[in-house]
Amino acid sequence: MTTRSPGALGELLKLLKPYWPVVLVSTLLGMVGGLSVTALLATINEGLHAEGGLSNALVLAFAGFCVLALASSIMSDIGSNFVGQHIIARLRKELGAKVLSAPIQQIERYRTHRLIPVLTHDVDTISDFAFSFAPLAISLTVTLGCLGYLAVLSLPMFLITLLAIAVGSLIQYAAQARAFQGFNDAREAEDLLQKHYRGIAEGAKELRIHRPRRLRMHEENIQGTAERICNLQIGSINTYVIAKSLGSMLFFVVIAIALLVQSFWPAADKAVISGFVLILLYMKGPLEHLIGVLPLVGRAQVAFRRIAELNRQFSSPETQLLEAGDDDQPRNVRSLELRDLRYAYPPAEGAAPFLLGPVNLALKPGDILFIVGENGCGKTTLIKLLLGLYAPTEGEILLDGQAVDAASRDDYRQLFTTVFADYYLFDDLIQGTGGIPADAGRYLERLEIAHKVQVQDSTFSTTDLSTGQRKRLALVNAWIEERPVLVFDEWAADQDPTFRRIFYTELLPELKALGKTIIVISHDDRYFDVADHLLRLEGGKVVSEKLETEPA
Ligand SMILES: Nc1ncnc2c1ncn2[C@@H]1O[C@H](COP(=O)(O)OP(=O)(O)OP(=O)(O)O)[C@@H](O)[C@H]1O
Repeated sequence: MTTRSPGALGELLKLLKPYWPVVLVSTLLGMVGGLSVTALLATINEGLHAEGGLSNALVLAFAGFCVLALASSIMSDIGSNFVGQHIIARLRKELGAKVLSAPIQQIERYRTHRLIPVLTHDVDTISDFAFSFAPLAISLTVTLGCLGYLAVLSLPMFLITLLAIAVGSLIQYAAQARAFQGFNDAREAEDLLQKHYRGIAEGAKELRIHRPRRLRMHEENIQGTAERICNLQIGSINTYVIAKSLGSMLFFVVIAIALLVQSFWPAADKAVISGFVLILLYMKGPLEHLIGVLPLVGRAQVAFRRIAELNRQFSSPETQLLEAGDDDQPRNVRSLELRDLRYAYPPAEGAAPFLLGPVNLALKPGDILFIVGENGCGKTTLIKLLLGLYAPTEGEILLDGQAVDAASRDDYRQLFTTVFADYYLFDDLIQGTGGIPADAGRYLERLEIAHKVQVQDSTFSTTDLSTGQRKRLALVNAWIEERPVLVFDEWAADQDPTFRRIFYTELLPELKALGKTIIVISHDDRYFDVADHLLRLEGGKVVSEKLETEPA
């Protein structure tokens, strides 16, 4: 997707808007600091050529400008640090909120390896850019102040300097355009590198036992991508370096012109020529600082573009997700009904989109529903719909006879406890209210992990467990949450045969007896008879739906 690249400065100004009083004061102070330094130089030049040595007034002016330059630049730096830190915090909070409230489909489409660099790398780049704002203002003011003083000293020489600056700016502009593409390509390669980093962290075991893949990962993926980023960055930065050196040379050309003027027209005022050279040499620093920031502007532009793209991709947040509700109060479900429910994934290139449905189903408390079928038939998609993670393309879900809509969807989700096949076990298993109840120990006993995990100070003593044990702990958590509907996506797949039997023939009936509605994705056809409803999917279509099933 090609989009207009947002201007880094425009985007930064948008970020700076809420802090404009501080920005204004620190920029003004920075300018005062810059002008004081220029005035200081003028005073020095005057002192150098003053007849009869330094006057008291000159010494006082010198001291005054020193104090003013020092105080105003300290205050300006403090202000810009305050603003810079707040901008970064705000950016982090906003991006975090964006991801937290983005619809699941959008998160799934964006992919983690692209998300993390935006949240870390791009925010850091903008942070660097934000911190350079006040120093930029100072350099700009010093440069402008120096130019003003040059104009006062000698108009023709000022015009020659201006011409040199114009030529230098043109060179910089051309460099900026050329380097931007390099920064952009390097940033794309950063995403790829992030993907490979995830591969070496999460696939460490697989890589250990597969030499060709490991070597390919090492040589092509990690080294190759790191090398590519390195070359792209070097290419881009070199463009700036060459442009900057050419710009520096222009200064000396102008100084040479000034000296030539001095030698061809010796009558020229010495104070003018020395002041001119002094100012020009001093101005070189701030002007080069301005030019030196250009690569950062280029990188910030790329970072702003990435953040803008993330904002565009996550453009329809479920805003109510970050609002506190009166939840955590387990409520009862009298009926849960799926009516002509359909879902279509967005079409992918070269493949027909997967279509699920229509699905019709009615559940009541104490019902056990098994969703079964071959791999890829749509079981997980169906539970994502049932859990309110996806909004149906057609049809509706009725809770106690009321249709679940966008406004009520998040409240609806709070009725469920889920253990997904690819579940994420948070360290703080119980969120918010009151920690783990004291009687959780009996669930740990029941799930035969009490010898490994205890409840200490309302938390579990450890989550360093085997895969099957971690799933049992997730089940304890689900039990404790006391929500009315439990969803297990192939929960028993990692359990040993004995415990698998216990899960189907003892735990599920116990939960059922407590009035829980239980939805289980399962391939364990030996235990299908436990289900009250058995819904079989084939290629997204319901091919059989049995009530009070007989053993398969
Ligand atoms: N994010 C997605 N975007 C597009 N298509 C998807 C996405 N996720 C799944 N699909 C498609 O939807 C179909 C059903 O996937 P789903 O995960 O629901 O199957 P499943 O029955 O749970 O499979 P398994 O038993 O292997 O877990 C798959 O064929 C897959 O191609």
